[in-house]
Amino acid sequence: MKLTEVLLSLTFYEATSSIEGIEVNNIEIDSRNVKPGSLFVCIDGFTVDGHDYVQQAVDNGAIAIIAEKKVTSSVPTIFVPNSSRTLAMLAVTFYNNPTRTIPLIGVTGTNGKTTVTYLLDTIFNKHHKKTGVIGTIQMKIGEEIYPIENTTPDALLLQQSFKKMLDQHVDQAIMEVSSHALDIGRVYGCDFDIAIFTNLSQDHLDYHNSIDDYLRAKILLFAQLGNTYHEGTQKYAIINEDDPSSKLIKQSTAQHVLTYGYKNDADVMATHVKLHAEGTSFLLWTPIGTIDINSRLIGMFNVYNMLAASAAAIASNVPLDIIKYALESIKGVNGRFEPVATEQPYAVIVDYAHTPDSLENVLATMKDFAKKNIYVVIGCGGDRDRTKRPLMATVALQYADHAIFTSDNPRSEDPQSILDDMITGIDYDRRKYEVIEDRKEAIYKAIEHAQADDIVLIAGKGHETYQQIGHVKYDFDDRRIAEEAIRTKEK
Ligand SMILES: CC(=O)N[C@H]1[C@@H](OP(=O)(O)OP(=O)(O)OC[C@H]2O[C@@H](n3ccc(=O)[nH]c3=O)[C@H](O)[C@@H]2O)O[C@H](CO)[C@@H](O)[C@@H]1O[C@H](C)C(=O)N[C@@H](C)C(=O)N[C@H](CCC(=O)O)C(=O)O
Ligand SMILES: Nc1ncnc2c1ncn2[C@@H]1O[C@H](COP(=O)(O)OP(=O)(O)OP(=O)(O)O)[C@@H](O)[C@H]1O
Ligand SMILES: N[C@H](CCC[C@H](N)C(=O)O)C(=O)O
Ligand SMILES: [Mg+2]
Repeated sequence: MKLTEVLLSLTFYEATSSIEGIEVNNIEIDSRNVKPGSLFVCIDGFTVDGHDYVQQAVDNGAIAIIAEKKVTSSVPTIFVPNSSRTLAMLAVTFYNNPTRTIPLIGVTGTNGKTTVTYLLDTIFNKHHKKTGVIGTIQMKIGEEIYPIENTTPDALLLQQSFKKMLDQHVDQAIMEVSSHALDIGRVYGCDFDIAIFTNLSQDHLDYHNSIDDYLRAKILLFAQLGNTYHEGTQKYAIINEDDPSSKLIKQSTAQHVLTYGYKNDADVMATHVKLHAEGTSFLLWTPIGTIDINSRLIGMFNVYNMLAASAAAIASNVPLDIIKYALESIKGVNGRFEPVATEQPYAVIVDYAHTPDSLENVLATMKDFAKKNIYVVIGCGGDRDRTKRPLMATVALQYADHAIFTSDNPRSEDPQSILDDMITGIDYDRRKYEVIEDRKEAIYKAIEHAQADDIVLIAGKGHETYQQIGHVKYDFDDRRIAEEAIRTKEK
């Protein structure tokens, strides 16, 4: 594509020399990936400044540079007010605005995003629609899996991915939208048709200045729900009526609102909820009818996830019997409330709870069904919200009979100081918890403790298959370690 065409969506920019006739083969934001014919966009990051890599980009063959700060180079430089926003617009233009064609659902909220996207994935598949899913676990197009680094990728990878979905005839795209992504502008330029809000509780206060700032970032998704529409469909904000933040979120969209809830009156509701150790049943009330659901998903929080997914499916014209069939066919979501082995006389569950609220939800659910003791293995991630650490430790001690505090992904932090943050100031009998820095040892210890009818919850890492210590990601899978520990104990 001609550079002048790539820049068409920009209202103003200033080029240092003529850009007529320049052909762009691809856009890059990492100088190390630049090839002959690349347009290099300089992003001032959290770690380094892309503007410092212009020479490397030129050496690798960049034909032009996009910058928001002064740089010098031997190829034309185009100065713009904001490189990140510009990147999103250029990527949308370069990949021919794929989300104008593919219907797109975005899911935001502190907890439940991944779960809701996979519920929707199953619902649309059962409705014979080919799906593309982007989120924490991976990117999936049809049956093809692509590993990704972020829950919501940068604007470039995102638009490339949507283009790939379009080329592979995807009927429905579904993505998690993190607060970081909204704040940085990774989803700027995405044409969402449906935006879902799950809930808001404390997380990411390392990044956002306050919970209000965190909420403001989430709100951007609903403010972004635009006025364009796919023929025959309308845009919808799907909102959890039982969450206190919903009022503000409802006020932040100009589009239709479809609410869901259990406690408060909503458009999509659950009544007659029965929670049991093997699953959940409830009556699903919707504007298109009422139907009973018997799901294998456990816990009230999953009723909310099913309501959110059902509301979005209804807004996408999926019939109620397909929704029921899909919800009832789902056995679980990778690394969420996932049982490990099953022959042993005690239960071992791996879960991705890594916020105070999600940990409380999972432990409260377990407490409802526990016949004997609950053991929990939990740590907190390094380089992440420090203020959630003592809250998570407190929740663990409130609900479990015994806690083992250990490492999650320490990243660049000292694991022992993360553990100190967790336990400093907590007011519990020292005999109720142990501190074992090594996660494998901690898992072995919890399983050693477990007797018949006990439950061991291994929380925080769910589907993750690595543990990041410093800058190195070591192979580590809670489920495999737990299996090993059970085998060692039971042989
Ligand atoms: C804090 C944050 O969001 N960081 C993201 C950011 O990295 P960064 O700002 O540190 O990038 P940087 O290393 O400073 O580089 C700046 C620029 O220079 C370029 N560069 C760099 C080196 C070089 O040699 N040449 C070069 O051109 C880089 O390509 C980049 O364009 O941009 C990267 C590329 O898009 C992201 O992968 C990275 O996410 C990191 C891995 C991360 O951990 N992010 C977390 C906080 C995050 O975003 N989490 C959310 C929510 C999670 C959830 O709750 O589900 C998510 O959506 O994942
Ligand atoms: N609706 C919910 N409300 C509260 N907790 C939930 C909810 N759904 C799931 N959880 C808990 O939160 C954990 C994470 O769920 P999930 O991965 O679906 O959330 P997420 O929003 O995608 O998280 P992340 O921010 O890491 O991407 C689950 O393992 C479960 O313990
Ligand atoms: N997407 C979340 C995941 C946290 C998972 C937990 N295992 C950790 O590493 O803190 C984050 O980056 O904050
Ligand atoms: Mg997620």
